[in-house]
Amino acid sequence: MESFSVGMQSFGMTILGLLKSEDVRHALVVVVLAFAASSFVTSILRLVKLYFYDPIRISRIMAKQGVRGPPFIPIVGSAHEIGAFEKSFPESMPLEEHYGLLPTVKTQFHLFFPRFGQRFIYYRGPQVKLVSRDPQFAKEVLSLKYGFFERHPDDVAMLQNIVGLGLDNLTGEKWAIERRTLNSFFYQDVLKALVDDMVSSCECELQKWEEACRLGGAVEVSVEEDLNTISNNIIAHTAFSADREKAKEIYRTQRKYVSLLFESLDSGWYWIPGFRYLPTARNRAMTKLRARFDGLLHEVINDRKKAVKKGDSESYGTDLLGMMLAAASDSTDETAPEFNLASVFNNTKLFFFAGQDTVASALTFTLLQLARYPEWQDRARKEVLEVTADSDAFDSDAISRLKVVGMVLNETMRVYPVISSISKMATKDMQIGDLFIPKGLVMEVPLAAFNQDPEIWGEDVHKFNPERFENGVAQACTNPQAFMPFAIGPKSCIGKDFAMMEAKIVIAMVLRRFQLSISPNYKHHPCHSLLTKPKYGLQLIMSRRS
Ligand code: HEM
Repeated sequence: MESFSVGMQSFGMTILGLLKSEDVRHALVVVVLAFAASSFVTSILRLVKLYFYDPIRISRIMAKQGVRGPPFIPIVGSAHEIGAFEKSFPESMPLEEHYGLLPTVKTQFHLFFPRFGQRFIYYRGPQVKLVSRDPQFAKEVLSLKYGFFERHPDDVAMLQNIVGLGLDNLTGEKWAIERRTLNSFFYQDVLKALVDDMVSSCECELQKWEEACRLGGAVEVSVEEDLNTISNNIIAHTAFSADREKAKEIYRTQRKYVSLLFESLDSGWYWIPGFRYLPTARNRAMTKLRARFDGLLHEVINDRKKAVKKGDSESYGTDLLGMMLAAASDSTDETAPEFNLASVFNNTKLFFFAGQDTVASALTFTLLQLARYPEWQDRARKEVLEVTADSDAFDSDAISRLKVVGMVLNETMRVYPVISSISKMATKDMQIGDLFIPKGLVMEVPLAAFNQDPEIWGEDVHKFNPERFENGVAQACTNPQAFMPFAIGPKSCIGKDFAMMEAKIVIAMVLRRFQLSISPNYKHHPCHSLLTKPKYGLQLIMSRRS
């Protein structure tokens, strides 16, 4: 042992001696410079491959199979043409053209289907995207029969700051473990127990509207903001038992982040390699917002853990957060396969977004349609009054009997799908139907385009007609699988029943109390901001029902 340490000492002395020699120092500088140069060259080659070689290679493979698209413009892709077209739209579009959702929400479908036929490719940054009008093709992709699809790394990076690396961004074994763990919160008997909490979480905002009506008769209300607050209250309360003010701040911070992200995407700068890491004013603001957002979520989780540690609480509780903490191991390793504390954080982040903005979007457009079509407003209200007798004391049985409300919701999600497309990247070469799909090609499933297809919905496709859902989705169209507001397949929405229950409760509570019509100040301009949103909010005239 002694001889070993003497040996090590003499080795150290030799190295020190060498470092003092001028020649060796020069040699070291040369090695470091060579290493830096080779890393630089490797990075450049990687960028060239990502932004030039791969898109050109993939588009050639698709062109050989007769699938064409707009010209390839490196880095910005098709953003310029799409952006220019979007900007040509007036602030306020005619309401009669409610079916004209595609031009502003999915401009690429509106522009390229007529130009290139039933399927086309276009470019988004380094991604080559294939859009096919064939619902069977969509089914193959979403059913993940081949297990060969996942989100493009760029999309994961973009969404990670908003929804974390939770269920939505996972695949494979880790996804399966997390999905199994989270599923238990969405069992029917658990959901049934949430009805009262959903009602009380909605009550507060509706009282605000009632107060305004009491003072002013018929009043204008900016409904979108308040619906966001309602769904924020509901997810924060039912899933996290979170403090209302904290939940509001989480929502505000997240929303501001999304709006800056979309500014960056729309400007085209986002796609310039490395740009998102530069300390520009916008990037710094986004980093700050993300840190605040993450900090607030950690507070929600830590408060619960502390309460149990201090003995204030015997268990973590029965809400979603409680269930997750009870199931989690202590590890914080995001890459570990098991459900752990990193999974708790990531899924808390995911559910605050997925459980809130989605339902708020569906509710906003449903109230728009009810205000626009008084006959459906009356019919839905009549049903609500029959089913709920004369109080807001709903139970899950009453909610399941709200058939007309369900039809109106479905038809609204057809016309204004909350999620207008779903993108999945092929991780291997494969064959789907007659098409060879090269690794790296991104399939964009055009939900919004399916919903506007006369071959699927018939000649009245552009009419708002909830009647078509009278006998369920199967009878509403020629290909029921083409209607997938919550997606299909293993990665379809885990919160579908939660969302439908919440939406029905809120609509029933609104219809019981208020008469709705559209304000002359409303500017109709549906847009895409991760989800489908009214660009300038939704202003309705509300009056208290006598
Ligand atoms: C009207 C409301 C909603 C709509 C239209 C909707 C739609 C969707 C769609 C289309 C997907 C698939 C996305 C993709 O594959 O890229 C999805 C996934 C998901 N949704 Fe929803 N959603 C809604 C409400 C909710 C609610 C209320 C929750 C939670 C409380 C929720 C949680 C999730 C989660 C966790 C996933 C990822 C599932 C997985 O990857 O296994 N969603 N949703």
